[in-house]
Amino acid sequence: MGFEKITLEHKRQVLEELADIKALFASRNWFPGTSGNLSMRVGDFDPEQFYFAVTASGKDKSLRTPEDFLFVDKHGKAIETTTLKPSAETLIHCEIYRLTGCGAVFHVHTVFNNLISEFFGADGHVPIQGIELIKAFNIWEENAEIRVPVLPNFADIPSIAELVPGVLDANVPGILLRNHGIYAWGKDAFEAKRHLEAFEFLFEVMYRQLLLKGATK
Ligand SMILES: CSCCC(=O)C(=O)COP(=O)(O)O
Ligand SMILES: [Zn+2]
Repeated sequence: MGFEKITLEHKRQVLEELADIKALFASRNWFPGTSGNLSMRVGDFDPEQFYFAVTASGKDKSLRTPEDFLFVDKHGKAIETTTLKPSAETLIHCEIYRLTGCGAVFHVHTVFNNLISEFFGADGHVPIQGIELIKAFNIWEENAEIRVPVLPNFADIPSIAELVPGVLDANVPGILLRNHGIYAWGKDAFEAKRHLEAFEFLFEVMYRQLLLKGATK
């Protein structure tokens, strides 16, 4: 489906939903120093042709303005005339959409995701086992273990994007960038938000467990 065939009503709904999520995450201090970026797909998914709304680069994400988002194509290029620049990390969103067909991708920098990504960074993944909230990823097996991939934080975003296919796990809807932040996704914004919140909870639990393990009884 071409971009022009997607109804204005649908595009407006997507922008409104993204703006509400952006405000909520900002209230949690999940966008310190203009960091982070959010996107939501519009229209049907076809790996050959898809479109999404993404946050404009470098904006204060705690504000709500008419210049917060723009629409881009599967290459991350703006599809309407605009002075806005898509997020510097749009190519990572493109890869996640292309590989998963998901409906929304959220990226935030938090203290816990940074600390955990560095602690396990050399291993290439964060192992998480036996914590109830793993069920938020629709994994119901007892004592389940997931491994959240950690990619190096290259300054060159295309170099990070090209590593995504090699680490993406269909059962784990998230990828960490070392000392940077997390990308989490889902079939729609509701699911992407649930996944992101679960990852952040799990990272905080792991961080605190690591401290407790170092404590003496
Ligand atoms: C000031 S944070 C550095 C860039 C970054 O990691 C980020 O998430 C925000 O970049 P954007 O271009 O999306 O504003
Ligand atoms: Zn970032």
